[in-house]
Amino acid sequence: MRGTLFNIIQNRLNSKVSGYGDDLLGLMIESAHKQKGMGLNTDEIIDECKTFFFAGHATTSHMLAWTMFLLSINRKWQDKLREEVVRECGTEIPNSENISKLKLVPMALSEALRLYCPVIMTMRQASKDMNLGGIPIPKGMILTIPIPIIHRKKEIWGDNAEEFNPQRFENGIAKAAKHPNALLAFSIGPRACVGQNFAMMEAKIVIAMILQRFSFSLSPDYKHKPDDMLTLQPQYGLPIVFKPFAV
Ligand code: HEM
Repeated sequence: MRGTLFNIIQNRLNSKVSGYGDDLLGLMIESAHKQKGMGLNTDEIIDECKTFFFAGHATTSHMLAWTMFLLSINRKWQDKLREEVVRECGTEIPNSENISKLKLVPMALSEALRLYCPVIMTMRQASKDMNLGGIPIPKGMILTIPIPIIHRKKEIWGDNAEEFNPQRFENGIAKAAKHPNALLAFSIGPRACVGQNFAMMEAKIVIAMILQRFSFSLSPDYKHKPDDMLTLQPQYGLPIVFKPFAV
């Protein structure tokens, strides 16, 4: 991977076209070039590319997989979402204007992130001695935040915490639970996921385009075994039966 990224960077540096490209890599190379030795060096740029690749790829694809799983077993919601997509986007490839009109699709994605969060834990280290809800935390202690447990707590989400109910997000994420920061899929604070808006946009487009074209259900071969392999994924895959959908 390092070799591939190195070659891409060299090609950008040697390119005769003005600028280094209008993507994140181009911006990093340009910034390094402008700062003349004070910015990121090539190895650091390669590391940033790897971080973005690993942080952004499996997470989003597993969010999509779990959303497909949940919509396959909740046909009423699948139909509702399709109705919304066809109403707002027709049968065309969604664009930036009509995709922003979708309300139920992002609600369903948030609910999928709640029930099957691809990242199952995040960690924080105490920078000083502190007290957390009556528990003394010494400086340097590492706290592990168990996201799936928080995401299914009845005290926070109500008695139907185990159910797939996108409706709980109808007034926004902050009002979906008894605590405004209860959805921790992208974490919160200064180190929260930088790719979250991109991931949600990508997922909205993919789900909308699938709903426009197919109705789908879970294959009888499916075995439910969510497994944490860096990200939460269906251990035996997700066989789905697709049927072409004509509007
Ligand atoms: C459903 C999709 C995604 C989920 C659930 C997710 C979740 C997370 C979480 C929980 C963190 C840790 C934040 C913390 O510890 O406070 C994180 C960090 C990060 N994410 Fe995402 N992410 C997703 C998609 C993406 C995408 C698409 C990108 C990039 C295009 C991305 C780039 C990053 C980066 C660069 C970090 C910071 C890593 C670091 O600070 O070392 N993520 N993400």
